[in-house]
Amino acid sequence: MYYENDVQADVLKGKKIAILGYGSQGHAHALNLKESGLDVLVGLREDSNSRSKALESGLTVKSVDDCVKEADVVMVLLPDEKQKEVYDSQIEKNLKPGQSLVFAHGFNIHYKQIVPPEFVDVFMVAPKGPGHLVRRTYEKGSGVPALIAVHQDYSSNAKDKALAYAKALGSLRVGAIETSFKEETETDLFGEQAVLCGGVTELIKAGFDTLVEAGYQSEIAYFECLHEMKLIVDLLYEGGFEKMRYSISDTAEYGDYRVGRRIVNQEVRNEMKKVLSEIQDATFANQWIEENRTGRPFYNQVKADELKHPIVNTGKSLRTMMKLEGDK
Ligand SMILES: NC(=O)C1=CN([C@@H]2O[C@H](COP(=O)(O)OP(=O)(O)OC[C@H]3O[C@@H](n4cnc5c(N)ncnc54)[C@H](OP(=O)(O)O)[C@@H]3O)[C@@H](O)[C@H]2O)C=CC1
Ligand SMILES: CC(=O)[C@](C)(O)C(=O)O
Ligand SMILES: [Mg+2]
Ligand SMILES: [Mg+2]
Repeated sequence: MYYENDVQADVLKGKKIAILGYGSQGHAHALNLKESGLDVLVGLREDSNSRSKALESGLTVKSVDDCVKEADVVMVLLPDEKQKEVYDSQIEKNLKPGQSLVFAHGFNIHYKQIVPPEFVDVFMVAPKGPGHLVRRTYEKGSGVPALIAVHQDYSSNAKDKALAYAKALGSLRVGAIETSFKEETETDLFGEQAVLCGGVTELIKAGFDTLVEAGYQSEIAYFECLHEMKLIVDLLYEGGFEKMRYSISDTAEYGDYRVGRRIVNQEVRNEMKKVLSEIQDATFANQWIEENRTGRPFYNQVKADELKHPIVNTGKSLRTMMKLEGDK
C-alpha cells in the first residue's frame, strides 16, 4: 500500500494536466487535482453537455486536440467504448516524446484497442469507487482507494507520476495498491458484473419479486430488500462482516449463516468462475465492442425493460416521501 507520506517530490508540480472528459470520474479528477494545486485543463467536444458544468467550476476547457498538444499529462476519462475512436482521431497524432498517457481503467490498453507509441509514459490511477464519491470524499478530507499501474515507463519516473497523481486525487489519504493493467481490468470488470452492479441488482430484484409475488406489500419489499441494503453495506464499509454481524440481531445472524450459502450456492460460484474466464479470454470485451459497433441493441432493450420493473415506481414514490434527493 502507498500513502501520502510515501510521495516525496511532487513530480507533477508545474506540469499541465489535461483531463479528457468531465463525467463521473472526469469532474472529480479535474476539481480534486485543481484544488490540490495542479494546473488542470479539461478536454471536451465543442457541443459537449459537460462543457458548461466545467466552465461554471472555473476550469479551462479546450478541445481534445489542443489539450493533448499542450499537456504534459493526459488522463483519458472518456467512456471506455469511445476511447479508441478519440485516440485514433485526436490523441495519437498530437502525442510528443516524454508525455504521459493515463487511464482510470485498463480496458483499452489491456485488450489492445489502444497501442501507444513507445516515447510516452503510460500509467493508470484507477479509483475503486464511483466518480461522485471520489469528489465527495475528497471534499470531506478523505478519498477513495485507488490502484496504480505502469504499462510503459519511457521517462523512468512513471510510477512517481502515478503516485503524485493519486495523492492529488485524494486517494493516498486512504491508500493505493500497485497492480498491472491486466489485474485492474479483469478484477474491475468481474467486480462490477458479478458483485457490485449485476449481482447486487439481481439479488435485490429477486428478493423484491419473491415477497411481492407472495402477496406482501411492495413498499415493505422495497424497504426490506433495497432501502435497508445501504444501512447494512454502511456497516460492512465501516467494519467488515464483523461490524455488520455485531450490529444485527442474533436471529438475523443465525439466518445469515443458515441461508446465505443456499442463495449464493456452488452453482453461483461456478457461474462466477465462468464469468471471470469470459473476461480473461476477451469474450466479454469483444461482446461490448460489437454491442457498441451495432448501436447497443441488447443494452438499450434491457435498459428499457429495467425501467418497467415495479421496484422502480415503488422506489420513486417512497423516496419522494422520504425527501431523498436522489431522483432530482
Ligand atoms: N464511473 C466510474 O465511477 C468509474 C469509471 N472509471 C473509468 O473512467 C473512465 C471514464 O468513465 P466515466 O467517468 O464513467 O465516463 P462518463 O460517461 O461519466 O463521462 C464521459 C465524459 O466523456 C465525454 N465524452 C464522451 N465522448 C467524448 C468525445 N468523443 N470527445 C470528448 N469527450 C467525450 C463526455 O462528455 P459529453 O458526452 O457531454 O461530451 C463526458 O464528460 C472510463 O475508463 C471508466 O471505465 C473508473 C472507475 C470508476
Ligand atoms: C464505479 C466503478 O468502480 C465501476 C463499477 O468499476 C465503473 O463504474 O466502471
Ligand atoms: Mg470499478
Ligand atoms: Mg469499472
